[in-house]
Amino acid sequence: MGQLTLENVTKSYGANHVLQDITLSVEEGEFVSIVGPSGSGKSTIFQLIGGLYSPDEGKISLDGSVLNNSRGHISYMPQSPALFPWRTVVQNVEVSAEIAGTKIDRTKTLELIKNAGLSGYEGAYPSELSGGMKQRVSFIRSLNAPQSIICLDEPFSALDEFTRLEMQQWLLSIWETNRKSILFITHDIDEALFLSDRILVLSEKPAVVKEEIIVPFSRPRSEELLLSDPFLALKREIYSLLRG
Ligand SMILES: Nc1ncnc2c1ncn2[C@@H]1O[C@H](COP(=O)(O)OP(=O)(O)OP(=O)(O)O)[C@@H](O)[C@H]1O
Repeated sequence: MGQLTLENVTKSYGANHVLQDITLSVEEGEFVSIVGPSGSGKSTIFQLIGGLYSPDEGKISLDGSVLNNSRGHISYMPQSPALFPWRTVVQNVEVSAEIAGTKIDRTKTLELIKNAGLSGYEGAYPSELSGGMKQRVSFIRSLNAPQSIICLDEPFSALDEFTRLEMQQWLLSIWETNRKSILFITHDIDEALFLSDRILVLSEKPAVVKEEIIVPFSRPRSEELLLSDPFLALKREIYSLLRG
């Protein structure tokens, strides 16, 4: 479960033509990133997948069922961690199951918290956590949600460079043991290349999928990859696609 497809999706806000004929897919357990110029409509794609708006044309499906304009089918992790300040770490991680009315599995919650390196913080409140720790809680909340696909909208952009790299490595290690499908938005080409199986490069608005890049690097991936020649060659290719 967790196969998402967009077929010929077009969207305008009034006269503002944002997306033109977007066709993409995320296969079960796959990690796909979207990169594109600022304002090209990346977040709009998430808003359509999340059912906040309806596409003007085209079809969005999850596991074969059409999603157009229907909510609650995806797990969404925003740029800021958006934790409930009055709830503890355990209570924040369990909130998505509570909202969906599915059974809460405390053993699984505690296991996720432990694997996230947050043992000892189960009863802590968000105000007692660092920025990186809050993002970990936010991500394991998404992993703990009953939905089979997670959409992440630039989740690490507010973190400093060192914490960001640490979080990317952490995200990969935890995702490799909990392989949910992921659709990830980022401005950062290094981040997209380091994390993804495939990268979709969007054009300027009205956005089309300009290129699909299959990322050939084997997993698990380590920091050294970031300075390797094949990595830098692909980075140059994506950079020139975005520039041109
Ligand atoms: N709810 C909305 N109502 C009207 N216009 C919107 C709405 N959301 C986005 N837009 C417009 O759609 C266009 C694309 O915005 P969107 O936020 O999807 O782009 P983006 O690629 O995510 O941008 P960025 O990289 O800067 O975050 C912009 O022109 C924006 O003003």
